[in-house]
Amino acid sequence: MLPFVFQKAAEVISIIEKHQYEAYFVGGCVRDYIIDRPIHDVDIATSATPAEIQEIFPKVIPVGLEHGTVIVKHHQESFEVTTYRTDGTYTDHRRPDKVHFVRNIKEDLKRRDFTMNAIAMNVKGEIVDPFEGRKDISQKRIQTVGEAADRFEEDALRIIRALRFSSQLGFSIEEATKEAMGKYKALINKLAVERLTVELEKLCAGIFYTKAVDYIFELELYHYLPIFKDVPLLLKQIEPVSSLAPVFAFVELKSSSITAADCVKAYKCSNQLKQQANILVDAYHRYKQCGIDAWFVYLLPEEQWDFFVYLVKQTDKEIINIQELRNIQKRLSISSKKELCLNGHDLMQWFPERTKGKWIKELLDEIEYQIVTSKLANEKSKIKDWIQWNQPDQD
Ligand SMILES: Nc1ccn([C@@H]2O[C@H](COP(=O)(O)OP(=O)(O)OP(=O)(O)O)[C@@H](O)[C@H]2O)c(=O)n1
Ligand SMILES: [Mg+2]
Repeated sequence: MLPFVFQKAAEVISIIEKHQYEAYFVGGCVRDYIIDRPIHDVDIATSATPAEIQEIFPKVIPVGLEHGTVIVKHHQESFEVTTYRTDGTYTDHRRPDKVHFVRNIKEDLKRRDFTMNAIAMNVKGEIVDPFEGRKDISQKRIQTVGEAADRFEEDALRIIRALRFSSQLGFSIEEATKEAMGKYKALINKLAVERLTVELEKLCAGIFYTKAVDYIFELELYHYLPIFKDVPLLLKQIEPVSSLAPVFAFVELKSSSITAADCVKAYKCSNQLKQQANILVDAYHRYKQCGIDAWFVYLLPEEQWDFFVYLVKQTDKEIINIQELRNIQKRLSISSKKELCLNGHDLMQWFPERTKGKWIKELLDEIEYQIVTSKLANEKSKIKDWIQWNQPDQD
């Protein structure tokens, strides 16, 4: 019996098969199933064309028709279904100029990057493995399908993917594959950086990260990693972590001239990641100045605690006890601005002679600080008294 994650997708495959087409689980889900790692998304490959899939299922979203990929909606869940294809030439080293749909699973497996990723499995759990991916998995080896040079010339992202699989799985890179990675490394410069970023994040999160870093240095691949090409040794100091925000915060703290914002820009990350990295850098400086107090815990979002602890450990080898943060958090009188018992309107009423201005925000901020640091109670009468003695400046 296949694990639960495959079961819903198996229904999709069975429906496709009922219409006389083939369909298989492919890619990372089969690899991870064989390795016995957690499976996060299940991809399906089929002999049916996107148009034929659209005839079979009532809800199909054409996300990448030119590459033969559609999303099939089945029982409120989404499944990526890709038509068997061979890739044409990759003149821009980014994506194939043209793909050709084929009707044979082996042809489709042949265009894939590594043998461990070129295994297909049907709903009965039967495996199609023409390139001996299972053997490579059992020998913990990353090896391209066919000629390594061809695979990397087609898509240089695979050079970085080899590293990230080595980091995630602890596998070694087979000699000819490694040699070709070195030979074609300059093609990494032609990649869309967003694709690099996705792989970098997975690389930094791998529990065998140091193994990947050894390859990065052996092949001098850091020259092709934005930011790290200027501070390669920092790569050796990073420990695995599941987000780039603490990595970029670490780069800012360790390098004299590169900021987390520079990293975010170079890797075209989201504004959200930028904000998270900046929060971590600010928290680090606040911690260094004042230690961990109520105001510190109040300002650092709980989702960032682990990353903050990580950052301090990475930067100064200091260990912070999360329990300490938790104890302080429990005693906080408010957990956010929203819990303040007054707002700008109240202040306007208390100072009818004043016009609206930035004094309102400044006063609210000060009141918030006083309350969080237990110098003032979160009660209107007490706050009013306090203001009598701390008259705000007029704008
Ligand atoms: N540059 C690439 C990217 C992907 N693939 C193929 O497409 C599959 C799915 O790609 P992706 O989801 O990016 O990677 P996974 O191997 O599934 O890894 P993960 O579990 O991290 O998603 C891969 O297994 C591989 O067969 C490829 O040949 N070349
Ligand atoms: Mg995948």
